[in-house]
Amino acid sequence: MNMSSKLLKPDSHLDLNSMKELPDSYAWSSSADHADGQNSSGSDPVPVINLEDPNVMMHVGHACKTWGVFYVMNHGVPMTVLDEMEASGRDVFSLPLDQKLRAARSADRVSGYGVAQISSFFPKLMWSEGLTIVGSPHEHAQKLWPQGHIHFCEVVEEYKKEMNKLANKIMWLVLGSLGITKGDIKWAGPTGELKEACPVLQLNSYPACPDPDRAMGLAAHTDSTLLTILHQNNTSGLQVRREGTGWVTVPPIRDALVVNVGDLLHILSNGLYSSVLHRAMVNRTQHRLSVAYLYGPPSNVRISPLSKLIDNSHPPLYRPVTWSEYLGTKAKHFNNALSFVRLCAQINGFVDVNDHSSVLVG
Ligand SMILES: O=C(O)CCC(=O)C(=O)O
Ligand SMILES: [Fe+2]
Repeated sequence: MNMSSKLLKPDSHLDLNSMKELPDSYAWSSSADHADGQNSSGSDPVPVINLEDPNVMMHVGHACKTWGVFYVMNHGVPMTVLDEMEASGRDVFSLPLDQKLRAARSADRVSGYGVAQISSFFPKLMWSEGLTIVGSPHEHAQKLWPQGHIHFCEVVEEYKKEMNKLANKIMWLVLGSLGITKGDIKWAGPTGELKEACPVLQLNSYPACPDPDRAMGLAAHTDSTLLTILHQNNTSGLQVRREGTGWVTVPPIRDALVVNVGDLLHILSNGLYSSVLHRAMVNRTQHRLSVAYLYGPPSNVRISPLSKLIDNSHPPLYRPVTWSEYLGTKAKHFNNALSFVRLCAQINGFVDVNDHSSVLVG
């Protein structure tokens, strides 16, 4: 996720559901890169991790190190909670455009309805719309449904509660795989629960597109989180960038959720676990929906490489940053943000091989 406060372009609120042709402002060049990943049958699949496996910690560590993304099965989130969230997302995006625009994100805010927040970094528009919910969904729901919105709010609150439990569980598996124990984490409570920042839910909608080969649902980016947990409907679209392979499709698996390593975990692990570059493609016939739970640390916590991972031969590669400081850097420098919090890697010779600052995107 990226937070930018630039003003939306004038034609950025077209009703994508009614378009019969791709407007020029949405036509990305159909480069080889664009087509790459549409058929990734030759590549290794993204790891699927059973959270009830006795060796789960080792598998999580391996997936973070080699992919930066993995599926989780037996995650404990009831299917009904996922299905209800998906149905509520569908309810939001199927409202008439003028009704959705009542909840439009204003120029200086992250929360609300609108185009992808990374749009300002690209000359072309993305074939998607989103609703970002920071904290309570109440304010947006009231604008979207002035007659009543209790059900939507209940569904969102329940979803956030379940996601928070799961994010805690996965975060401890990640930390455990790095040799980190409860006492090493400043923002862990007495029973080991991680205090979280204001939770952020990102609902994404990708309408069927008349010219999917030239369109882009969501351009390549890394998330500015510790972890992101993603639920997708039964339509493919998510792709991750893998060194040496290119774009690999991450198709939906009915009982699984997708977990991404974000930039703050990249920093916390001193680059051992790399944040994964990902994007969303669109298709001609199906409406795709995804719900991302963006998990980060409490706002007063400064994230820096864990001291247990630092010694004379492994100096810290990043300086401490809070989540909001990092979001500010991301809003200015987008996919180069990690290199702006990096400590003189080139001078002391310790280069983080997982840093994406040299990757060209879009
Ligand atoms: O829709 C997807 O699969 C990806 C969404 C995403 O990357 C995000 O919301 O940050
Ligand atoms: Fe993302």
